[in-house]
Amino acid sequence: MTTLMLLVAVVVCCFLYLGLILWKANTYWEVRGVKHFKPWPLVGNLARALKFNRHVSFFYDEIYKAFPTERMVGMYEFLTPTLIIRDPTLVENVLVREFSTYPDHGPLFFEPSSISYESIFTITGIRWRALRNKLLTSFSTGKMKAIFPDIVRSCQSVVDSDPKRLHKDMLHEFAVKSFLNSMFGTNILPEGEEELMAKSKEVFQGKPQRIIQQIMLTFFPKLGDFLNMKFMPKTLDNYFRNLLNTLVEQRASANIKRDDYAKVLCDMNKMGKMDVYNRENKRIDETFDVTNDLVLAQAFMFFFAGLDTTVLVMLHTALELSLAKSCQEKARQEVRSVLKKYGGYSWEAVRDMKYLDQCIQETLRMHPSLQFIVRMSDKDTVIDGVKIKKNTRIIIPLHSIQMDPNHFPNPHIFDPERFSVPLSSKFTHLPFSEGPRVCLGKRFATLETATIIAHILDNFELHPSPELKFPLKYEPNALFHSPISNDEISIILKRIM
Ligand code: HEM
Repeated sequence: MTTLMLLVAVVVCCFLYLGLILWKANTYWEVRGVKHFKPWPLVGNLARALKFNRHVSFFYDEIYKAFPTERMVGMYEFLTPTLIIRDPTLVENVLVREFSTYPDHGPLFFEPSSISYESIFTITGIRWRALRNKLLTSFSTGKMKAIFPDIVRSCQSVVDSDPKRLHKDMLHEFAVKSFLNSMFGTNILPEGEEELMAKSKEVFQGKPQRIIQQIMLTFFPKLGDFLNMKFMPKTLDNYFRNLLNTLVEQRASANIKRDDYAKVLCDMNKMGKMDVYNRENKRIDETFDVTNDLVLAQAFMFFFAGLDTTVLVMLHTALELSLAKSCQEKARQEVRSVLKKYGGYSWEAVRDMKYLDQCIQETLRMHPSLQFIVRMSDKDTVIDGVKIKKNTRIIIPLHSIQMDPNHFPNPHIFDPERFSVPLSSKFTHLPFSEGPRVCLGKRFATLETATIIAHILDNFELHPSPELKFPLKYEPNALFHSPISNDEISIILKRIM
């Protein structure tokens, strides 16, 4: 009898303890007086997201719009309390002014054995800083100028292939080739090309099963690891390990003098160590080993972070210009007059295409490749007078902010003139984020996008395909803002004689 009573008491205590944890988790925002929707037990505010028929950014946007007078709002992602920042001044604080309080993204969906695990995106602290400083040298003006002729060659081959339609797959192929040419100084062997195109598409494919894995690895990392969940299938991981290893090894042994990203990676590999230099004290704080895995992680991260994101901006810029005929014509006239002025393509000429850049910025406003970014508080802190605990997840909903009529009137209208004058706050337009973790490939991505769009405008008229149906459908389970299929966005190209 006493054993039974003891057992009952233990079970009751367990339930009470569990109830207390759930109650504490689900009252995080209430006790802090932060507006939020009432959460469901266990799933928080993400119950509908589990149907996997809408991108998670849709739910952030719903909450963003539901509290139009708030500077920030709370939500619950399962048991995790998350803060959605609405106000540009608070965005600036999180990304820039108080960066040391929010330096990282928090747990990410890369399991420890993933090729991405040690990438710049994932690693933290002073190792991140040292690595970032090193990788940043790949995007200096000198290096951009040096790789520019390769970008132009890739663009010209698109024009020469006389395409009749522009769609995602075609731009994907261009971007993979251009990326390998300019960043690694290499062409893909013809026999490997088909496989590379297929595998690189697979990396970005959205499937509910992948989202489940990513949810587990983000919100329940220990359980995800225990269940052997992976960011991407092992075969895909191995394929990129082998490919990038071969590229780096070939480059190291070929003795090619080319100042590009591959050189930065080879130099890192050769040194075997990296110093963390403290500028204030003018001394080396720490030295860490540069392993082959660390180098491959950086090679893959550029591919992963830079490929689909850039393709999507090219695609959406072409789409918007096909719909806005007067903008298209104005951009074409500018491209032609700049090319005449500089006698053809050069880094300086593309930088001088100011209206084209406005068109790209406007596209990035309406269709940012990443719809939101995540930060994590590194310590207990205060945001806008509210006490936030260490490890609170913070969402900056880029798309919601950029489509907010308070910042951009008539936000659904494509109007490149918005960018002809400085914005009232640069923290209302954040397609590449801002602050110390701002996108590393921003200069490369805008240069490559402007160069391909300039080539297309100079040679083709862009017309929306008659099959286009609005609203366009987007992949609910992909990381980036990607159309649901290759045919969803298709633009007809008519060669200008
Ligand atoms: C138009 C294309 C692109 C867009 C819209 C874009 C957007 C972004 C954004 C929003 C972030 C910040 C993410 C965060 O803080 O959570 C980011 C980070 C990053 N991007 Fe890009 N990106 C683009 C192209 C590229 C390219 C071409 C590369 C490489 C060649 C690249 C490499 C990176 C890396 C390495 C980071 C992480 C930086 C760090 O954590 O220190 N991106 N990007």
